[in-house]
Amino acid sequence: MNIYVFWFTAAARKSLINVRTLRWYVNSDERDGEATALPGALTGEDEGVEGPLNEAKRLMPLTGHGGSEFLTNATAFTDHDDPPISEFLTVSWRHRHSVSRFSTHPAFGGLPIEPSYLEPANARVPEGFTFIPNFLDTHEQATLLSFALQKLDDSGSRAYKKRRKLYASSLSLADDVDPDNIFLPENLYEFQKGHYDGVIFNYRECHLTSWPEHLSLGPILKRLYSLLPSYVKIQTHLLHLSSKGHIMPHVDNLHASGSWIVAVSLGGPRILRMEDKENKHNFFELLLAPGSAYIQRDHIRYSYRHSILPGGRDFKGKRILESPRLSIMLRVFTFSLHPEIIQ
Ligand SMILES: O=C(O)CCC(=O)C(=O)O
Ligand SMILES: [Fe+2]
Repeated sequence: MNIYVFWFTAAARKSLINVRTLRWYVNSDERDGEATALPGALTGEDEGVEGPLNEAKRLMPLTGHGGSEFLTNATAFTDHDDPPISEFLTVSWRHRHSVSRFSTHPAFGGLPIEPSYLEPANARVPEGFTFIPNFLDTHEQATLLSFALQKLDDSGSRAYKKRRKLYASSLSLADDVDPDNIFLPENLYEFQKGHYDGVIFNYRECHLTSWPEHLSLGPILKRLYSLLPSYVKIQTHLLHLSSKGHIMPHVDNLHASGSWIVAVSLGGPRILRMEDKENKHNFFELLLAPGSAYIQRDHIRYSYRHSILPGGRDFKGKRILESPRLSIMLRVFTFSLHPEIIQ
């Protein structure tokens, strides 16, 4: 029997701090289970809070289809953040038990996006989209970008490896190497003109099975992967867009990954455009500054097309130059999830 439990959303309620509505995704080969609040949690609807509990309380039954993933909600409250609310909730499946361990980054509470990053500034950003502008500081960005480029270089062709080696040996100590620009000249990278499905242009990419073990990288990766719930299996994808690179509007392949997509942006800034599939007037654009992270999950992952616009255009009157960008994409594996069941 497998149990996967992941994700919660935090929602502010009137009179309490740190009120969290938890949303569970459970994948089990059995049919029925239940969500339980542990002692210490407060439970109840918006107004009628009942806790704190002295003993465990069954919050709600969970019923689903054996062997498939489904979605349900359970709500619990605490008036403090330590330990986090996720410690107070469990989902049990028949006699088996699983305690949630979630990331508790404050941005998951649905913090509004700073208007300076958003166009139109008053755009309605649907629940399920999270933006964290300064997720990594410049030092962390430089570290992560160097290791990511190294991984891409390692997965590339021998001819280009040779070119880069020649270039490195031709650099003399007197040459000005710009420490802020970790990318090499673009003719040293083997960019693909177009993706096989016509979505991504002027790019190189690789799928990672592991990162190098390095003292400086460990803590950064820990934070990065904490953007996703700890119970899910994650795919890591590195995507390097050349300064001419861009991505056309699309929804990520439904068969290849599940209901979460996390992206961390490194290198040059670009504009992300999100557009409702059903209503193209429903859209927003976001300045993806280096070091920022964005998350698409649930409904928005399936019902909005996303694109990365080419450089060389303005955002709020400021020019976004054509410059190379590298994104680290983290996606959860799919559990043959059908989008219709996600509300
Ligand atoms: O680089 C990004 O932020 C998005 C990449 C993307 O949409 C994809 O790889 O499917
Ligand atoms: Fe995508």
